[in-house]
Amino acid sequence: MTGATRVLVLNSGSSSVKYQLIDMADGARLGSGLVERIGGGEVPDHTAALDLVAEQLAANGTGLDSPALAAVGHRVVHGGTRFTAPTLITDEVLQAVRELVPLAPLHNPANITGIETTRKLRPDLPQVAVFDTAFHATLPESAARYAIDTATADRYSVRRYGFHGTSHQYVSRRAAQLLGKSPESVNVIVLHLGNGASAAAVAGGVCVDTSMGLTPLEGLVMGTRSGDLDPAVLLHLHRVGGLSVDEIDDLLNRRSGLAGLCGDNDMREVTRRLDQGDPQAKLAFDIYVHRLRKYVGGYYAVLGRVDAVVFTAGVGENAVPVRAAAMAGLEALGIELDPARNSARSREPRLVSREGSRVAVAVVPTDEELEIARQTFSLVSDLG
Ligand SMILES: Nc1ncnc2c1ncn2[C@@H]1O[C@H](COP(=O)(O)OP(=O)(O)O)[C@@H](O)[C@H]1O
Ligand SMILES: CC(=O)OP(=O)(O)O
Ligand SMILES: [Mg+2]
Repeated sequence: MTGATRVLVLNSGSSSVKYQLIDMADGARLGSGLVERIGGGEVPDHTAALDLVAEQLAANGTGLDSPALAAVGHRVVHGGTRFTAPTLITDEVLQAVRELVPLAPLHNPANITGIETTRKLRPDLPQVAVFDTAFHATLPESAARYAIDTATADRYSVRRYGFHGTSHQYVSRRAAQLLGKSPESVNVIVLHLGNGASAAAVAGGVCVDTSMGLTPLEGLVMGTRSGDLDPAVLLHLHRVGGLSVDEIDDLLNRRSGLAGLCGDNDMREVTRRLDQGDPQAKLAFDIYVHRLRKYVGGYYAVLGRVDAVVFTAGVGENAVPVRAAAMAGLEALGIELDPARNSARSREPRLVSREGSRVAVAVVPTDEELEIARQTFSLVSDLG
């Protein structure tokens, strides 16, 4: 090591690129930014988004050419069965991430673009991949396996991998801290509701179930993704509707979810229309919340005892009506939301449940970038 202590983190999501430059010596955030609504008019794709990020960093005098930079940490969404820990990126690792593209078509390509762009600018700099799937490697077989023929499943590596793991890990620990308890002593349900959305059941710091599966398509209703449906829907669309496999893929990943139901993938827009009495937006909202509640109930049963339900990511942190509707009428489960606390705006981790609610309800802003920076710096420090 050269004594360099800064880590640049690139978090490419399906609709946004977030970045942070953190000095790990003192935790100082030296630069951060967000390019969102990728795929919209102004930012056509992730390459354009990364150009904007590089420009912003250079304008701040904290460009990639800085000798104080120790490493770049990348969020990589799919790590398959192979990657269950932060990994130094080599040609061979990059190739393996490329081979996983079919399992995360909206994400791994963006992550690869970030890695390649960085390499071009700083070929000497260590780059580390921190995988969304890693935190879910602890799922018991009963939760990880689908009930299909075992030999077929094994042959094609078909199982539940789960995603948003870095967020679920960070948020579940931070929630324990908010409750004044150790992560080992609490059971929490984390609801990561961004453009992509997933739920996780975390028992004593260990993930025991999660809603996304082989790919980030399963589970909750998302911005443009359907989440759960009868697998026979695909067969029906193919056999009776004549849709090709690629058309069905596009339908379920890009033209479903909130966007498919009401034409808007952004919850800000959906709730604005809801307030104006738009019936299409209302139905989309209701379907979104109904699915969410099914997972809360399901994970309650999986965990047996729940200490907290924790909301995070763009929708979870900001959408007051989503939290209100998701937690409504659950008093019998010991879940009591406090309407005033729920409506109060804050960027801090906070409780939004009533004093005395048996199960706490919390909002914990996720910080995937900090978690990725920690894991990245720890790995490059160990390399010496
Ligand atoms: N104030 C808000 N109210 C409701 N929803 C919001 C608000 N701010 C952001 N969002 C939602 O958060 C989503 C983005 O979440 P984020 O976690 O940043 O997404 P991702 O990482 O998946 O790109 C947006 O699509 C939008 O629906
Ligand atoms: C895995 C996933 O869905 O990520 P995002 O929410 O960033 O799209
Ligand atoms: Mg995200």
